Amino acid sequence: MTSTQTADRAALDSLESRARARPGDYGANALIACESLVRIYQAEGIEVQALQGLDLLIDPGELVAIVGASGSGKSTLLSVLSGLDVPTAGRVRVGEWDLMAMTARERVTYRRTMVGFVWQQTARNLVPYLTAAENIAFPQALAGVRGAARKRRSAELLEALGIGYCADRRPAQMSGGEQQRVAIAVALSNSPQVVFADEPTGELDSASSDQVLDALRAANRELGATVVIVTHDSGVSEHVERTVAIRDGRTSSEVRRRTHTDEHGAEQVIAQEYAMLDRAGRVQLPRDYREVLELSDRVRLALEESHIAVWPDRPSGAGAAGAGSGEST
Ligand SMILES: Nc1ncnc2c1ncn2[C@@H]1O[C@H](COP(=O)(O)OP(=O)(O)OP(=O)(O)O)[C@@H](O)[C@H]1O
Repeated sequence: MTSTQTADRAALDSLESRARARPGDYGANALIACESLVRIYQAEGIEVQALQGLDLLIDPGELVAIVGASGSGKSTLLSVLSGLDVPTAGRVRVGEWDLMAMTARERVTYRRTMVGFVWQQTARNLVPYLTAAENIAFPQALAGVRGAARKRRSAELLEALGIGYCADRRPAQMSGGEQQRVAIAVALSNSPQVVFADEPTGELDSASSDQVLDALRAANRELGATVVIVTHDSGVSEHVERTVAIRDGRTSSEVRRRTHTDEHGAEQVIAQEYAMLDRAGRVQLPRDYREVLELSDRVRLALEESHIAVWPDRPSGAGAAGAGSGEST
């Protein structure tokens, strides 16, 4: 082992022991709880840390977008949450399922009953020679649902997602947006608690994207599924209440949107950006804030009555530091 590898191993061990030493109450009420998640890939002797201690909590009933640049770790996180991949270290739980400790058989049951998937490539979601209704009935048949109940569920889902008219069409007879909406119905067919959608609008024009995002919202609000959309398209944020940004394999910030109705009845969407505070108390300051105030290396902190002030580390008088700048006496 080289010294770098030894140091990495030590860092990994410390992350893992930290995750394991913590009391089991982290995110106890969350449906999805990721804690200090690490995923290291080894490819031809080169080590890539795709997830670097990622913490994430998602509550039951949420509709969340996870956004990040290419290579930030989104697909890796999705592979872990969907039970396709096992992280190198950390903890990950979805409902009652401990994804670090599942057997191969449990993994199959988890994927069949607990979660549903919508992939970017429309062709990956649907069987080409089956109609939309048959595609939705197929996973139900695998789960042992009887014929009449299957038909009823398929028709209900198609109606709920606004594509009842596609019931007897095969994928090649539908637009990309219609195929993705059928894919959402397929994902929902066995009433999973969570639907994961990986770049579901990646191959679509903006009108079709809006319809697919509306269908995911219907899956969430009307059909009660918790929905997690993974995307590099920041436009998706406008369709969800919570957007979590991933950077360098960690959650870095999040935006929450809510609709405020003023005294005249006019509705206004208010978006508030938050930095993530991890379990060790670390906060990542947004890059634009750092650049405006030229923050680097070191900052001074001051505990105020209702907030913490962060000051550039410049000599007194040279920066914004004033009363309460955190200088010790
Ligand atoms: N199987 C693998 N073997 C080696 N490295 C991998 C593997 N899968 C992903 N990586 C690396 O891990 C990092 C995170 O990749 P990941 O695919 O999770 O990012 P992403 O945010 O989903 O990117 P994109 O939006 O381009 O799909 C990248 O540096 C990637 O090259």
